[in-house]
Amino acid sequence: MEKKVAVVAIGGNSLIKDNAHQSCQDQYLAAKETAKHIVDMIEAGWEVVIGHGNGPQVGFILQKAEIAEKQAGLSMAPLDVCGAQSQGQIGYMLVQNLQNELKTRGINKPVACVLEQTIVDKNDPAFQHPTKPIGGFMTEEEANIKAESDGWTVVEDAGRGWRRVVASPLPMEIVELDAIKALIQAGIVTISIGGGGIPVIKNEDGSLEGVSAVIDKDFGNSLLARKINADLLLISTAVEKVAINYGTPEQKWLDKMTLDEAKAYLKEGKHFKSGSMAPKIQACIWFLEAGGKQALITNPENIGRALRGETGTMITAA
Ligand SMILES: Nc1ncnc2c1ncn2[C@@H]1O[C@H](COP(=O)(O)OP(=O)(O)O)[C@@H](O)[C@H]1O
Ligand SMILES: NC(=O)OP(=O)(O)O
Repeated sequence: MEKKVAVVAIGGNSLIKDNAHQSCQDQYLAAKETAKHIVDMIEAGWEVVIGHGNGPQVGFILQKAEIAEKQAGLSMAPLDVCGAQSQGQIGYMLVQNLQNELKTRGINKPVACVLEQTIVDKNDPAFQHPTKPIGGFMTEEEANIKAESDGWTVVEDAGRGWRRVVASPLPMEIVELDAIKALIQAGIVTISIGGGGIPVIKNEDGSLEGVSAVIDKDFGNSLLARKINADLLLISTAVEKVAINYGTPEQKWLDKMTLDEAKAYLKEGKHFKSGSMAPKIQACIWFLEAGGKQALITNPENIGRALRGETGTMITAA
């Protein structure tokens, strides 16, 4: 029997839980916890392709590079290179934890991480309007100081504090798609589309060139799920379910939504916060519109229960 393929997108904020858990050790432990839930899926018979966010991590890598340039005169790492570094660091933690967990359970399955580039349009209007939150959370006062002293663009992020924002163009093509498909075909647990992919543009002569941006990982993983005709797009984030009227007295947690309902709620604009839940719902909508059957949103610890229909929010084509 053909195995079912799931694209699992893990939130960057679920790998760095809060401002108090930013150390490598903390990130490693979060990756370890997530790896257990993914191996549960593998044990349940899923072929899994894992994508991950990098918002907090890429912001810290960029800030370190800026400080190193300012204080020690070291050469600056541009944002695409910071994105590549984040794929390496998060990919390493996921690969090793998945390998350890598979071994503990006696499952003989290889794991590989693909350094992946995603092509964006150099004329994407997003380059003029930064929207992607990166790095840690700040108070409004701290954010204003950073804006003033270091030229950061800062915004309030979904009621959770202030963050630096950078350009986030839409993903158009996955450069390493054939390699990813070959790994899935070979039954290898694959990690790719880290941080939505390293953003690159295609020049007129066909050459690729990195650009300063951070792609939305839910959009990038939705694109992969469409390209490989995945059976499931699973978005693993910090909440067990999606709510309508989120953060209001009328808040209602949803067990399921149809594609049409998801589109209607998104259009209303008041249910899903931009920069957090709204892009996840949009990513699911694009997957289902392209023929995908089901998209699931839940938190890492409830992945198993959600796949059995006991929790999470399942979005289906009809
Ligand atoms: N309608 C909603 N239902 C549930 N959570 C929502 C909703 N709108 C906004 N959120 C917030 O979105 C967060 C998930 O987005 P985010 O932290 O950006 O994700 P990621 O896991 O990709 O880093 C949730 O933890 C919650 O605080
Ligand atoms: N690149 C990206 O979307 O990262 P987060 O999920 O961490 O925001």
